[in-house]
Amino acid sequence: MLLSVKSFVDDFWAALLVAVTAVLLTVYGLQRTKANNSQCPLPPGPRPLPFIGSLLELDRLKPYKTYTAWGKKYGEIMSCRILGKLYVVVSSERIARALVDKKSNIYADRPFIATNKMFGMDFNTAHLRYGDRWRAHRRVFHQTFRSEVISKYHPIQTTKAHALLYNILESPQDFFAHSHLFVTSVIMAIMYGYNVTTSKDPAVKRVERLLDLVISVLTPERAAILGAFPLLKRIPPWFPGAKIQRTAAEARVVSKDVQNIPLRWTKEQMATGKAPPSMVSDFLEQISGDRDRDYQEAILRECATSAYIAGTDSTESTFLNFVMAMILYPDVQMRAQADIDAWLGSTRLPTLEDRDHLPYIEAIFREAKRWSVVVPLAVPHVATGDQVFEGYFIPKGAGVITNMYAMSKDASVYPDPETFKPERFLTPSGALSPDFADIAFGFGRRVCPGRYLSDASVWIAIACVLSCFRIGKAVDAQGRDIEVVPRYKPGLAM
Ligand code: HEM
Repeated sequence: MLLSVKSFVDDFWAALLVAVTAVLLTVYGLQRTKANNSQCPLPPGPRPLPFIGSLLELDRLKPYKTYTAWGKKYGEIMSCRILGKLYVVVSSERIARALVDKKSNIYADRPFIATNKMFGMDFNTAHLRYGDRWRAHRRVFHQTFRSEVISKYHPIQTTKAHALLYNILESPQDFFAHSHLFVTSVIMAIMYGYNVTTSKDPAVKRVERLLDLVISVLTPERAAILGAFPLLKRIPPWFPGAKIQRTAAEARVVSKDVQNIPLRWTKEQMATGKAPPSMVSDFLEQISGDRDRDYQEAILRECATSAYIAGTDSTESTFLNFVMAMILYPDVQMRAQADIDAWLGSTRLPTLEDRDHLPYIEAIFREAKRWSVVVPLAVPHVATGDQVFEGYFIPKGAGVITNMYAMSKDASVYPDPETFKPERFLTPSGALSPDFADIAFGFGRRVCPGRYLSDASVWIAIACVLSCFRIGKAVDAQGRDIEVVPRYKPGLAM
């Protein structure tokens, strides 16, 4: 669907839009001049309209489709302008590695998102600008989730995967709720030592209220409009039509709650000597005598909440993509179950120690991440210096979008890309192909810090479910299969 201005700008917004367009056209003109100062051209791309650039050509719900089509037309590195901002879109892993990995010092910034503060979301690691606060966040994540220490959490993940099995057995019709409970209970246990046993848990409900508020009002185009027209953020909440302001006010309150309430709970448990080990309790112990205590505590609070926001839906979607593949490809499922039975016998459930012995399960997992990539455009990086790459100029300040959807559907790398084929990750002898580099978690210094954690969560859930259940289509009252229609559901753009 093409973006229609009417669809996202109500009359009130439109009036203000017109009033400030003239000013912005001037700003746009200046930005263009700056970008074209080099001898080399910008990467090719669509011809922009004044100020709005190529906004009207972007598919509103699936922008990655537009970027992928542009990538085919203009090349694996292309550029476009949206609302006065220049974006370089990279559609191949080769170029993403050459730019964002190899020149990671230049591509570690994020765009300024004007609406984050307004909605109380300015704590989120994924959107912090490159600087000291972001570095402090990454230090916390590195200490907690780096590959050498991650096995510390395997017992929690395994226990929660067993709870998932029990819940599916009890009420298979509530499968989605059980999957959601699995991922939220893993994160809350690891972050705070907090045991979530029901999807109605008040701490979980509060974070979800925040995400609902942000997603319901803050569509990507509204965020872009508010970013381009900062005056709109100053409209008072009582002004007719200013619903977004009222929602933002509620979001700011809920945001404070979700950062403070679980942390306070962990502190109370620590005071009684009953706190289970967790990221928050480990760090609170370390910073107890520290002069910077308030700052350190704020960092910890922000990291724990960011981990929930970045790590629950993404992990759940990866698991659900696996489930979808098993429904659509029953032969793959049968082979996987035969492998598990051959390795484990029927005497016990899988554990994460079995992972290296089950290459076909690993190949299914890799293929699930490729087949339906859950963060199709990752999170945009921003260049903090000029670079000339293969004859193209990438100016300081340009947004760099790694189009992981295009990379995962590249037929020259993954022949027949729409088909779910775990074999593409196996050698002819059935071993795992050694040259695998996961693109699902992004690139460079902003690569996902939760990748080892979520990998272990999804793997143990996959292995446990395959060892106990046959995954198939639901049946209607007459016992006939209900057809499965894969559907895309947009979420929070990180
Ligand atoms: C399958 C599950 C997951 C996927 C596919 C995923 C994917 C991603 C991607 C693509 C990025 C952006 C990387 C880039 O900028 O190039 C990212 C960032 C991030 N992820 Fe994940 N992620 C997952 C799970 C998690 C988990 C469990 C956590 C919890 C610790 C987490 C925390 C974060 C954070 C904090 C960032 C922002 C990093 C930064 O900007 O420095 N993610 N993730």
